[in-house]
Amino acid sequence: MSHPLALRPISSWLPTAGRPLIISGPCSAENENQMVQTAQQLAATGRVHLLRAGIWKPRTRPGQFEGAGQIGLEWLQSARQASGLPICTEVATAAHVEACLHAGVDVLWIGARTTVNPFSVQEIADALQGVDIPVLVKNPVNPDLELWIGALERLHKAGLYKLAAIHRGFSSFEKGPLRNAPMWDLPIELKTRVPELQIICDPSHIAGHRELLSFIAQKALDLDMDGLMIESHLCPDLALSDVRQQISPATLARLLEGLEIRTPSPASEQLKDSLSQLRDQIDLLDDDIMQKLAARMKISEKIGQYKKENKVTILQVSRWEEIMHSRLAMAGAMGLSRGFTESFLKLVHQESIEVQNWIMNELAPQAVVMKK
Ligand SMILES: C=C(O[C@@H]1C=C(C(=O)O)C=C[C@H]1O)C(=O)O
Repeated sequence: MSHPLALRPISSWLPTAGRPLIISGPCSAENENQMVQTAQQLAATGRVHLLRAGIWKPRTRPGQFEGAGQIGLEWLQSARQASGLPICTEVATAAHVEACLHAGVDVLWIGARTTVNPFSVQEIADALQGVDIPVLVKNPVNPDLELWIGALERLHKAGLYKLAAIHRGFSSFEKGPLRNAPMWDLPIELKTRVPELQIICDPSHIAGHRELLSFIAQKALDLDMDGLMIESHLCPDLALSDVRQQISPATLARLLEGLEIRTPSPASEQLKDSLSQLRDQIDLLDDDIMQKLAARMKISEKIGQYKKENKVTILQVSRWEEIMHSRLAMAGAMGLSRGFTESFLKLVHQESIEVQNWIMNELAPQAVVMKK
């Protein structure tokens, strides 16, 4: 992002919102009674600031419940009236936008399967040109930060300043215990690159299972996210979509109660002091690590020189395997995680290979970058 986005914080467009902002409601609006009762029960918890429900549901495969359609907007209006909660729903086309604006929906969100497509995002941005409505942008299904930022920029260019992001995790081929891989480094990178943007986490879509919701929600708050979107249903087991990840309003209230709300900086000067002492120690250790890494790369340069003179290949699989094996054992004994150690060593090995490639093939540093 070349320049900061002129964004209006959530508290300015939703004065009733607390921190964290809590958005809840069913995956899909199923009927009017469900919407009204859910909204009333959510409002009664005193912890929910915005009511959500999908009206148009893009499903992975046809034949599943694809949402109630436009009639659902009337149910959302009734729910708002009965509970006092502002309402939000997902839009994927200009026609959805028109219908929502006509119905006076308070907040819109763009789903992961739409963010992925710049044509669709532009269509929505064009339909919203000059309209002062908050829009929440879910991450694209694939882990592409540029697409996510690009979608926000398209809306911003259309004159929308009440924008926030929703982190709902990323689709992955390998199925783990979570429905969507959180890849926390992406929202962290987004926060670093666009600090003015507020980020809401969607633990329901990341977890995919109600048992894992609070674990994901707590982690999101500890990563200083600004809100949570958690799906809730009057009878979760009877929901027409996303059965396993919805919880009842009462369970939601308990979950929220159990979360620890922490602040970015410690409360007292004394506490700040002990944190900065620990940070001083980290600074010294990082200094050591950098010096050691630089020294290791210098040896790789010498090995490169040796290999060039003696016509030896860069990659030495058995030496590399031996290194991996012994270092993993060492790291394990020291309490370092296997995944971290493996990724770290692979990065070091990759760089060591690049350094040798540069020496042996007399490449300019720029060419090394191009070859990576
Ligand atoms: C440095 C060497 O070259 C490569 C890089 C390695 C490393 O950085 O540890 C290990 C094996 C090789 O694949 C080497 O042959 O020792």
